Amino acid sequence: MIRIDSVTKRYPDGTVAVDRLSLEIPDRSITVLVGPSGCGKTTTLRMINRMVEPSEGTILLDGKDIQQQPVNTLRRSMGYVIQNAGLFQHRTILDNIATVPRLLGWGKEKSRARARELMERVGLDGALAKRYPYQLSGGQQQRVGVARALAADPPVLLMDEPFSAVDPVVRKGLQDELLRIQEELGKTIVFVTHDIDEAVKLGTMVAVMRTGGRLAQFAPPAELLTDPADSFVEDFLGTDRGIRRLSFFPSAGLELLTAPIVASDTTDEQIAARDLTDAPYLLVTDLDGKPLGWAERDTEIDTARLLPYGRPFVVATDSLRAALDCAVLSPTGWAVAVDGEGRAAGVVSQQTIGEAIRGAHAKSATTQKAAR
Ligand SMILES: Nc1ncnc2c1ncn2[C@@H]1O[C@H](COP(=O)(O)OP(=O)(O)OP(=O)(O)O)[C@@H](O)[C@H]1O
Repeated sequence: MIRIDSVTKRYPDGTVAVDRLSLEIPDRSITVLVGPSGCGKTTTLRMINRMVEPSEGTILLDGKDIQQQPVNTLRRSMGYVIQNAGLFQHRTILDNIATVPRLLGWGKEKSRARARELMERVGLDGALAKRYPYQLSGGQQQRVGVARALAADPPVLLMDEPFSAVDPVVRKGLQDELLRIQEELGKTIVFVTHDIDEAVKLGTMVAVMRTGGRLAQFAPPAELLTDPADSFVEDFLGTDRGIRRLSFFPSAGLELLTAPIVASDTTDEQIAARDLTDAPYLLVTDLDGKPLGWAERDTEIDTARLLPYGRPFVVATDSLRAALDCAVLSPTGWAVAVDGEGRAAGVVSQQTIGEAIRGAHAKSATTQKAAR
């Protein structure tokens, strides 16, 4: 939908902020521009809505050169969200969100109704509608910024470090919310960040830029983590990229053992009848199947003296990274898998997870080879 074709931006003082950048930004997905400070991310984003004009090259929106379109029409098709939200301080939350619909002549009531609908969509309590921005937390203000950008339902959303100014917990909430909204609305989002973890979490495609405004690599996050184009990208991804890559492999294929799961009312005879050769520990659950803790095999089960089972992983939704983390943190070295209701679904050892990781790597290498 958006095609950046050999674009260069030279500022009047001679700074080359972006150097012959070419990118095809796919429709209805999140493309993240990431890179160190000053590598030209913001300049690139602002060239898409013509807040900055390129010195050379062209940008096409739906196949049409944006230079040939009136700036106002272009910007109406693009919501824009910035760090610290940039809200109008003298307007209420509702009127902030209703700004663009009002400009488009929707009428007061219709615009406000739309604003109320959007508050709900971005997870803001309707009771905040009459407040002013200074009466909201940073995270809430950012949500207002997203709601305002979405108000006129533009197909494109440009987001410039929108979540950088909030603490990590709020930030995670905003990221999750963005992914949820994106699943519902399917916008074409271009998202700027300097945080590689945010890029990997949010991006369908990630463009890593290097100082001097050049593209270092453009790839889906899993491919970036597996196959960094050069040492710059590798360094930028950080030391634990192998572990982070495991987030892209589901835990669902893990071979889980169920024999070591015993409810607190299971009799010794019932336990003796099970095949527990591979399991040095038993996972004791309550009568509803929820884990209570570990007991050593061949000892009497005393629910008051169990080893803690740690944090379990949800087998339907969690990744191999989550499963590995559970096993590493578990005092027994075994991870507990639970279903959506928190009932024990099985247990798995570090060794089995290790084998699954090797299998997943081998499979992904074959798939990538075939795709080339
Ligand atoms: N108006 C301007 N005039 C001259 N140079 C500029 C101007 N705006 C940006 N630059 C320079 O262009 C380069 C790229 O800036 P840009 O803001 O696009 O980078 P960025 O990757 O978004 O950085 P950050 O992560 O720090 O926000 C920098 O060297 C910056 O100093």
